[in-house]
Amino acid sequence: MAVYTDITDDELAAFLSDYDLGQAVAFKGIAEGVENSNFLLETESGRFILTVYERRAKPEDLPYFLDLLTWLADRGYPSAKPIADRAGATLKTIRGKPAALVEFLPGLSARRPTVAHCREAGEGLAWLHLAGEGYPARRANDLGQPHWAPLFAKHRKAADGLKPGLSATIDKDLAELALSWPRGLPTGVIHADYFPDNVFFKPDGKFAAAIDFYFACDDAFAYDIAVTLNAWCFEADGSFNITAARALVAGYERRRPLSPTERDAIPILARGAAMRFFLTRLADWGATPAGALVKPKDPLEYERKLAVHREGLSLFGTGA
Ligand SMILES: Nc1ncnc2c1ncn2[C@@H]1O[C@H](COP(=O)(O)OP(=O)(O)OP(=O)(O)O)[C@@H](O)[C@H]1O
Ligand SMILES: N[C@@H](CCO)C(=O)O
Repeated sequence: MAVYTDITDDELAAFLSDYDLGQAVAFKGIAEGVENSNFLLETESGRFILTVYERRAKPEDLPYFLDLLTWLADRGYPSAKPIADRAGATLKTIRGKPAALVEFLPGLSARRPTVAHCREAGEGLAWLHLAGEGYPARRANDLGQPHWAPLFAKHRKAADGLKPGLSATIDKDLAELALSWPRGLPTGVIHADYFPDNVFFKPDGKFAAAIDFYFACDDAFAYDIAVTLNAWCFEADGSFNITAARALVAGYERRRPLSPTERDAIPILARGAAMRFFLTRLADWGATPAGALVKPKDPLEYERKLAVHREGLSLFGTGA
C-alpha cells in the first residue's frame, strides 16, 4: 500500500486554504503505486489527486515534471494537469514533504492488456511524443545506458543471490549493450515508465490518459517504445507476444511513423530497456526490509525478458 505519509484533517484543511477549491468532502489514500503517496481528494469543486513525493524523484526535478504535465495538458494531451494555488504555485509542501495537487482523470488501467489495448497504448505514446515537442526544459535520463554498469556494480552480490552466476551474465550483457547502443536516434520528451498501470482506457477500450510522469526525461522516442513493448507484450509464461508488439507499433505509427533506423534499433533498445528495469528492481530488492508495506517488484521477471532479447527479436520480419 503506497501511503507512506499520514495527513490529518487539520493538515489537509491548512493545505487547501491556499487554493480556491472549497473544503474537502472526501479524502482517502490510494493503495496502488510504489513510489509516492497518493490520495483521492474530493472538494466542493471537484476531484483531485494529492501526491506526496516520497523517494526516487529528486526534489530539484519536481518542477520539470509538474511543468511538463501543465505543458502537455495545455496542448490537449490527456495527462493530469497540476492545480495552481492562489499564488500560481503547483509545487507545494505538506508535512514538510514536497506535494502537488493534480486533476483526477477518469479511466481504468488494463490488468491483462489485449492486442487492442496495445494498439491504443501505442497511439497514446506517439501522441505524448508529439505533444512534448517544444517543451523548453531539459532532463537527462539518469537511468539511461551510461548509468547501468555503475548501478550494477553496487548490486552484483544481490544478483548472484537471486540466481547463481547471474552477475557474470549481466556483465556480458552490459558490455554488449555499451558496444552496440544506438546513437543519433530522434529524441524528445519520453515517459520512460509507460507501464499498463500508468495508462487509462475508456469503457469502449480507447486510450483515455497517461499518468505517473516521474521518470520523464529526454531520450530516444524509440527507447520509450522499447520500454513499452517490454511492459505490455510479454505473456505470463514469459513468451513475447509478437502480435501484440506489432499492434503496439502500428498504433504508434498512426500518429508518428518510425524511420527505418528507429525500427532497426528496437531489438537492442528493448534489450537495454529490460536491463534498466532489471537493475532498478534489483536495487529495490536489496533495499526493501522484510515485512515492508510495499512489496518490491520481481527483478527476475526482467531478467527473463532480458534473456528473450539476448536471442534477438525479429519484430518486423526480414526486409521490413
Ligand atoms: N491523475 C490521476 N487520476 C486518477 N487516478 C490517479 C491519478 N494519478 C494517480 N492515480 C491513481 O493512483 C495510483 C498510483 O499513482 P502512480 O502510479 O502515479 O503512483 P506511484 O507510486 O508513482 O506508482 P508507480 O509504482 O507506478 O511508480 C494509480 O494507479 C491510480 O489509481
Ligand atoms: N514500472 C516500474 C516501477 C515504477 O517505479 C517497474 O515495474 O519496475
